[in-house]
Amino acid sequence: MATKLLKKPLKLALIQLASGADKHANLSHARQKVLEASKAGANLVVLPECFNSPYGVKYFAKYSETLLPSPPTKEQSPSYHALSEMAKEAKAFLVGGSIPEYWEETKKYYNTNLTFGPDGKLLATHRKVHLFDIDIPGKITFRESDVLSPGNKVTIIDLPEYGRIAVAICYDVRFPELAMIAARKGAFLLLYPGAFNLTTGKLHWELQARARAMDNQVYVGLCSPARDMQAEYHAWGHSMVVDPNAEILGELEEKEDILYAELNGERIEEVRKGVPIYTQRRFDVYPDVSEGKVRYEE
Ligand SMILES: O=C(O)CCC(=O)C(=O)O
Repeated sequence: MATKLLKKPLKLALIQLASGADKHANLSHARQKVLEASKAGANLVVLPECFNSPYGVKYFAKYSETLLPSPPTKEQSPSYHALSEMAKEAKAFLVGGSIPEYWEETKKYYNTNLTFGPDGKLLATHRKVHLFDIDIPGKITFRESDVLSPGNKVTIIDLPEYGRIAVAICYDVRFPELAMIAARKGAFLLLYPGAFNLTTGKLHWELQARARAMDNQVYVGLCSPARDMQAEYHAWGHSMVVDPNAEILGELEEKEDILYAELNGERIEEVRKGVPIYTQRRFDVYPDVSEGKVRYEE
């Protein structure tokens, strides 16, 4: 490989946050944990999906904030400002999980990630592209699309001095095209703030993480909320980091905790050298999904 995808070692922290119904309390708790991670040397910190509210279709409107036009005021989006300040205070890149967003003009809601740089500046916004609509009789029915609208782009973010990452949200992990596009565009790490449940979590959480890593020979991080059996939605937990060879570098249990992992570019090169699928693809037989009609901008 001509240039290293990850230019210097990076310490990643996934915060498996315990949140409740009080948004203000959730934000200050998130701040504490982000600062704890940065004190431990993390350069890139990740929060889970819907990190400052309970997760559930009935909560989206109540907890939603207005992000556009950007930057929003503090009244429009306390979370935007809290995340920006956290990133600055921690001097770290911060993938701010997700929050429910409301577009006043169109009256639509989204499940939205905001990612900030160590200077507190917004680097990217990802609106969940694939809405979590499932129906497994006797187990779980969930219909985000009853309230939410889908985002419509792939989100690739350049982290100055390190390289590029991709961010998507939870159910997005089930669509390998997003991951493959990001990896083929040079991402070294795919991050998914996500809140799988006790039915699909057991079967598919680790499998999805390892599959996306294996297919693309990149690092993958899944960051879940902590499990709260008093809440209506029981998150799977088990935040994990997988290396480019699909080996699990670390995994949490269900409770609140922080997972740290050291990522380096040499590991990606070593894995790609050993099993060189990267140069063995047959675009004369099938198309390259990262070419042609791919949306990166909204
Ligand atoms: O894909 C799954 O099984 C769970 C997805 C999910 O919980 C979500 O998108 O929030």
